[in-house]
Amino acid sequence: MDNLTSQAQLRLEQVNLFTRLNSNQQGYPILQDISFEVISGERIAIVGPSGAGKTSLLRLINRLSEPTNGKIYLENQEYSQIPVIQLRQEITLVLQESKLLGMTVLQALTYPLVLRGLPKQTIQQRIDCWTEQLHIPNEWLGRTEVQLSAGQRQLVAIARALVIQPKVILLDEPTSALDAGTATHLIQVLTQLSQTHQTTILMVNHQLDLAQMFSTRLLYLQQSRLLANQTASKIDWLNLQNSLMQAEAQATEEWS
Ligand SMILES: Nc1ncnc2c1ncn2[C@@H]1O[C@H](COP(=O)(O)OP(=O)(O)OP(=O)(O)O)[C@@H](O)[C@H]1O
Repeated sequence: MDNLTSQAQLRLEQVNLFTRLNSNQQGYPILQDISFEVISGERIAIVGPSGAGKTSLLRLINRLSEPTNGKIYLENQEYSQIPVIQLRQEITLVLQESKLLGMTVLQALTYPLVLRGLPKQTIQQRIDCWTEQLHIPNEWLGRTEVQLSAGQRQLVAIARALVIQPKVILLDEPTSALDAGTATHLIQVLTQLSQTHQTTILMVNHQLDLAQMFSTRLLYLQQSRLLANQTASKIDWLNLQNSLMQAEAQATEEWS
């Protein structure tokens, strides 16, 4: 498979991730035998019970961690062949708890664009565009993270990813701190972005109604394995909801 080219923008081949007990001993599995492809412009919902490996999968795709074995490709180029800085120009991850690192909202939105050497006018246009689309009011721009609510911080973190205009956006539970109306609006903005700019979006979400509204495809993870990879229109969402509730109850029992 190594030498085969594919139409996929992202491709994971038999990826495994194990914890390390020490430098040469592997611990328990976090992800096992994960293989899938993503086509440019797809909107992928990643669901599964707590501890299934969803965040770990996003971290691997953003190269915040390396697979124990298996390979990941971006446009047919194996990750180890791509400089990390270049990879992160194209793939942006928004973690659940993003920090502004002491910056104001405006500084946090500006900083990644200055790093990319964009002209002032373009920076201003992008910030105006995405703050408007996400309904981020001007009065937030001078605030630091301690002056924002959890939901406001979450929106700002998403705006910071959107201004970069990456090819692929990875979102870890982006609606967890948002009210229902704001969450729905965010899903609409992301959907439109993927439709107009072919931006690929992978989103971990525990709220199946939002996953259904958003996704063109669903990945279902459970106990470190990819149990389903299905086109959204073919999913029985009610059945999925039941399976997820059972798996969550089982996971809770195993931990208690
Ligand atoms: N750095 C790490 N070292 C050891 N174990 C880890 C590490 N990161 C994650 N894990 C373990 O890997 C498993 C998967 O964690 P992960 O955060 O990816 O799950 P998740 O599906 O995102 O869960 P949730 O829905 O609760 O956020 C868990 O058992 C977790 O404890």
